[in-house]
Amino acid sequence: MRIKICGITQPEQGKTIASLGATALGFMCVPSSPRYVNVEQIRAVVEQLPENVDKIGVFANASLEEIKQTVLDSGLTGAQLHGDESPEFVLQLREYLPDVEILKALRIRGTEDLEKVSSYTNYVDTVLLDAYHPQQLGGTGITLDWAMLEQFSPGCPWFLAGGLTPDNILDALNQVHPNGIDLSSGVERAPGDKDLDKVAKLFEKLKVVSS
Ligand SMILES: O=C(O)c1ccccc1NCC(=O)[C@H](O)[C@H](O)COP(=O)(O)O
Repeated sequence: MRIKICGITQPEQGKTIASLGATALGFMCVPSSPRYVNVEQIRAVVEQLPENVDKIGVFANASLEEIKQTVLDSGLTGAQLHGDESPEFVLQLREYLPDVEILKALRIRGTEDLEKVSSYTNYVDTVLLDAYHPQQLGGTGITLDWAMLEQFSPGCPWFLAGGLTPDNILDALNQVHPNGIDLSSGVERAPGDKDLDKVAKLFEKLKVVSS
């Protein structure tokens, strides 16, 4: 299972989290995020990471040009679209960045939002389901209704996000069967400052899943 820790801002924390077992790290390229990092800050972390760790930039309603430039200048291997990007936009981004993983995040309020997923599955590499909040795009700490996702199987790889913590991760994975998980505020001391003890606890808990 892929394990993505999002909202990395500090090179040493990124390096440690990768060494603890994260398969992907996420970088907030959304200027309004309290976890925002610019190209130089992302590059400083990326340079410390092993090649086999995915480096995902998180964007929301950014232009094709901005995403392309940020990805190429920072050494990112993936772009996560966390705004209102359409399937057509995803297709255009694919032409701009053919070798980069494209993830589409969808914020889920109820079953009607799950129906939107199928319009993206032919265009993206991965879908990410996150919680809905009226004012915040992500990093909310709100959990999804896992019961609603028990049978969810979109036809492409998918990540579960939204309010996951070391304390609830096993309950979530008992109910839901994603290809990956994504955590941010559940392993933080403050926005952008990861709590390495919580990250270590997460990987300790996950040992029972992978064994
Ligand atoms: O985390 C943010 O600050 C953020 C801001 C704007 C758009 C997306 C954002 N985060 C996206 C993520 O992938 C988070 O990891 C995801 O929302 C889960 O967050 P959390 O509920 O805190 O685990």
